Parts: sequence; structure tokens; C-alpha cells
Amino acid sequence: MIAPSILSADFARLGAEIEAVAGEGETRADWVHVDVMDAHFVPNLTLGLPVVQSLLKHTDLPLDCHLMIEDPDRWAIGYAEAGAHNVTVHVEAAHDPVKLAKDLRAAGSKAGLSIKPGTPLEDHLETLKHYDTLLVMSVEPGFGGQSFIAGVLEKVRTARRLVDTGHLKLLVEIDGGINADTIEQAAEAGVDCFVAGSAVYGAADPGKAVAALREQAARAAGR
Ligand SMILES: O=C(CO)[C@H](O)[C@H](O)COP(=O)(O)O
Ligand SMILES: [Fe+2]
Repeated sequence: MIAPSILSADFARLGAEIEAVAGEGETRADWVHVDVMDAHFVPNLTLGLPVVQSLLKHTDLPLDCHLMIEDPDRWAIGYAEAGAHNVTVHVEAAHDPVKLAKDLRAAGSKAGLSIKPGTPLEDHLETLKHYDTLLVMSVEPGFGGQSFIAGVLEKVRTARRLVDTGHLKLLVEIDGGINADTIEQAAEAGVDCFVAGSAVYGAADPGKAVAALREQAARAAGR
């Protein structure tokens, strides 16, 4: 699955930018990734719930909301209630991530848990039993266009093994620095869903970039 991140899109034309990856067939994105940053959990400020509510009126693509915010226990639920498909919170910010996952699911969305590059996976395996997606950050959260940190692929391999052996039941998602040079190693490590911001919205044709990345990942994964 390919999830273009609108962090690299033109914020003044978000509806049209999403339409560029909402066509038919192979150029259609699977999810649209929305980076919510609060200038506290990360040193950057983007958009929040009112923008997500508006985007939901303009697209039928599932929205994958990545909340890089403090106190997600308080704020995440609003995104689920608005109709986001998947709401991801950071384990480093959540106070009670198990309760939060239950609340998100009860409000109708999938629940995602994200870990920063320096956060070990092993410390959160019990918590992950309550989640539908694991978002492995392959850059320090906060900005698009950064270089891929290949060291996080060890966490992807571990998560893949735990899913394949039935110990976890979730999608493995990767976010940060995914492009034509890095997607194959991520696919080989076992990623299910690839977030790509600059590689999609920096391309002349975002839809074609989605198709090319998906095809490259599928080939590398041997599918
Ligand atoms: O969460 C993020 C940054 O914190 C973004 O989703 C991510 O960086 C996507 O941008 P790019 O593909 O250009 O790295
Ligand atoms: Fe993100």
C-alpha cells in the first residue's frame, strides 16, 4: 500500500492535491497520510482537526492521520469521530495507549501506534496487541524531505516476524525518506504500507509516482 503524505503538497490547494492521487487504477493511492504537528511534540506546526474535517468532505480516499502532538489521549478521539480511517498516536506522547486504542476503535477508526527512530519496539509489544497499525518512523518526526534511517529496518523485520507468527495482528507502516532509492529495502524487510511525501508530491505527476513506488515495492517483496 502507498500512502502519499500531504506534508509535501501545496497547502493552499489540498483538495486538488489529493485528487491528483485519487484517480482510477494503479495511480490511485491506498491511503492519504495527514501529518498533524503541534509545535510541542515536534518543532513544527501543520494542520489540525478542522482541516481534516474539510478534507473528509472532499475525498473518498481513507485518511491516515499521524498525530505528532502532545496529549493524544485528549485530542486523537476527535479525528476518529470525524471519520479518519486510521488515527496514529506516538507511544512517546500517549499517557494510556491501551485505553486510547480502545477509544479510537469504539469511535470507528483503526488505531495506530508510532515509534520514533530511537524508541525500541520490544518495550511496547504488549501495547501493540491493541493496535491495528504500527508506524515505524524512519526519520525524526517533524519535517518532510529528510534522509531515510536504514537502522529502523531491524524493527520492521521484528514486527513482520511477530505478525507472520500470529503474535501481533497489525499492518506495518513506515514513514520518512521513502523514495525510489529506499523503498525496496523497506519492502524486503516486510513493510505493508509506505508513506511517501516528497517522493510523490515532488514528482511531476503524483499519480504516476504512486504507481511506480507500488510496483517497485511489490517486485522487491516478491509479490
Ligand atoms: O511524518 C512525517 C514527518 O514527521 C512525514 O509523514 C514524512 O516525513 C513524509 O515525508 P517524506 O516522505 O518527504 O520523508
Ligand atoms: Fe507522517
